[in-house]
Amino acid sequence: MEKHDGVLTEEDVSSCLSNLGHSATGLEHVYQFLCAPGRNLNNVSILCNYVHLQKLELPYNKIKDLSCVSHMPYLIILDASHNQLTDFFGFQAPKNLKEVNFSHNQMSVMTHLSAYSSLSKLNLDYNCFSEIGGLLHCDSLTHLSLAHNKISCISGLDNLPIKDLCLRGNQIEKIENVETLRTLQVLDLSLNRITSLSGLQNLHLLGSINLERNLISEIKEATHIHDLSLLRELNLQRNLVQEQLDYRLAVIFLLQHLTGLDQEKVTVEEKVSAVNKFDPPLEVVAAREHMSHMVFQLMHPQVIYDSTLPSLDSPYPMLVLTGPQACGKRELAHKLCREFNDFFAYGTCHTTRGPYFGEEDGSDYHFVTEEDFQNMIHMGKFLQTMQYAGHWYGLSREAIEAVAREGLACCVHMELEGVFSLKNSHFEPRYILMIPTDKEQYGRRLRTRALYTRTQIDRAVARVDTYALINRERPGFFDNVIPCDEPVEAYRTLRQVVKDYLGVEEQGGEDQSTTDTPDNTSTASVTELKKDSLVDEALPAPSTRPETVFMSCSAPDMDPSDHNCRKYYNKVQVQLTPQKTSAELASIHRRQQLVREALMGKSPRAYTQLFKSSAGAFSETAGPAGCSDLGLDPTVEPLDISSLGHNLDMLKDHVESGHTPDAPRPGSELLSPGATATMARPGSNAKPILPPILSGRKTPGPSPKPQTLRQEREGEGDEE
Ligand SMILES: Nc1ncnc2c1ncn2[C@@H]1O[C@H](COP(=O)(O)OP(=O)(O)OP(=O)(O)O)[C@@H](O)[C@H]1O
Repeated sequence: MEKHDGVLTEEDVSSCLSNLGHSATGLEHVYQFLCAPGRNLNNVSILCNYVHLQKLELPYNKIKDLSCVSHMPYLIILDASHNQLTDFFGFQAPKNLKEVNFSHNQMSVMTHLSAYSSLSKLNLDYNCFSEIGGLLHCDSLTHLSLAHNKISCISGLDNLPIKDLCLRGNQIEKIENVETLRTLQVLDLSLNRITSLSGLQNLHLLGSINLERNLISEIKEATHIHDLSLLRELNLQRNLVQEQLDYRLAVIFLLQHLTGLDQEKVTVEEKVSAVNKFDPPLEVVAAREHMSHMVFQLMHPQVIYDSTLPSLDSPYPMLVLTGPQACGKRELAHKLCREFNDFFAYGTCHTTRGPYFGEEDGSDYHFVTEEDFQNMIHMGKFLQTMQYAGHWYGLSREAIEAVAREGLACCVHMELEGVFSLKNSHFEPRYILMIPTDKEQYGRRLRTRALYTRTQIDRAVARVDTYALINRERPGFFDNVIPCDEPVEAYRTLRQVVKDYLGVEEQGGEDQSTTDTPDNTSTASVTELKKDSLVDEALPAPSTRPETVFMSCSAPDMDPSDHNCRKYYNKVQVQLTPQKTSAELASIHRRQQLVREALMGKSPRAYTQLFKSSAGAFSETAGPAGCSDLGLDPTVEPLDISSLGHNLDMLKDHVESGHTPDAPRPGSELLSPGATATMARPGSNAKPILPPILSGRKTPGPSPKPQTLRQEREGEGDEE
């Protein structure tokens, strides 16, 4: 193309035209596009004759005057970037103009664009605008870019349908006047002087925010965009905030929907680490805590413990009463240990809190200083610790050993965190949740104790819901759930549950519970509890019958033919089936094999006996205490029937009935749905609540006497 001092000639034009098509009237054939970039053009007035153009591209020229556009009523796309234009839209408006690129020109004032109602994309980057204006009637404007101008204040954008706004490289200090940009999806405010993210909180469609190279210094600024649930990309590169400790994890934690931060993908691992760091789930806290106790323990000489039983299948028996503070579990634990002092003794935890009036060191707690407690942690003395209300609590190995030395099962009380922690240990305690079903009454009880601050009371009351939630969401997490609004009733239920599991029969008809109250029909009063909605919430849902709270004694009441009931039990079974280690599996297989051989008369007598005795465990009432009645040799490893599976169930029938495996099974009703339900009761995992206490009490005499305060509280409870 020849050059004529920057003047666009007809010859030039002919070489730049393209896209032959119909004119708007449809009567002629016309070229619709003209593209003449980088030709040093300064005079394009010849284009006044090209009235049919729909797309005009004249970038990288020296054009100062674009008035020719006034003659192009059909123009849709105009690119006049990288020119020398000073006039803002210095032509008459083509009615359908949609996209305009005037970037890299010398414009400084935005005038009214009321005639440009079709304008949807406007690029005004690299000009000299110091103010945004004139866009009021641009009702179709979805993309606006004003990067690298001299704008110091966001304004003039009210109610525009903008989806993509770029104000990069200006002098903006504050995000303001954008709250009406409800359709905004992409916002680029990089290279400004912004110090806060405030102002963005209502832009709920925002998916991407670029704030690179600003002056944001506080992580907490991210809270302003915390509620933008569609936000996926955030760029805070080269802001001071990046130097803050744990910056990236903190932002990821606050903005958990992000998929990209600072132009780097946010990984799943980062999200998990962020949550674990700033709001760790109870399991994570417990796992960490368990890990550190294990490490501290391993750093000290290891000994054989009294609580270490020889068999994997019969871990040292423990009973844990859990529930919110002052729900009565401590008193219940003491009472239980007194009544069943041939089976249980109270496991005394350590605490750094001072004793309440009437509490004595060594009975309710071992009261120690913070320093001593920390020393004990580092000496690996604790199996589990937790901080509650600013104080440390911990269950020491020695607390359990002291009880184990007596040949008894350890009974402790603790908060939920402790349960999570113990579930990591090799102990397999049975957990009984004592839950207040009437929160108001529970709150009142806490207040009347006059021991707790208002915040402590509120926290304790709020934790009732946490317990209820865990119980609802994790069937079988607690082995039993007992409402504890009425201490007398709660104890009666608790002792019944324990007796059922232990297989202890009433002696002479009267027992301690009956002396507490003449009414010994626990289920009757429990039925009343059904009225309380919290009970429904807290307790497993499968049966509408409230008696199912006592899973041990109520399971036969559930109708296993009921679909919901079966579904529930299946779910529970899946959750309860523990992951066996390879050593456990090998042991189970070995014993399965021996049982098979015993049946076929090939194996030693001990296993035949074992098999027979384990069959007794199918009976509803047979518990650990009932084992000897059933002829179980206490020196023999107990058999984990649950792990032997259905085949063993069948074999058991055959042995009991004296039939061969192929013969018809008249006693098949033994495996009736009711029996299955008993075995599969939530939390039981086909085991008694406590594994057998092998040697029994080693020293005569009851557990230590309860403390004055405890007696007082029990008295309180009894009165209630
Ligand atoms: N080792 C432990 N691990 C976890 N929680 C524990 C432990 N020892 C005690 N707790 C629990 O910490 C909470 C606070 O105990 P504290 O004895 O100070 O409270 P309390 O007001 O006397 O209430 P409670 O009558 O329930 O013991 C109680 O719920 C208690 O069961």
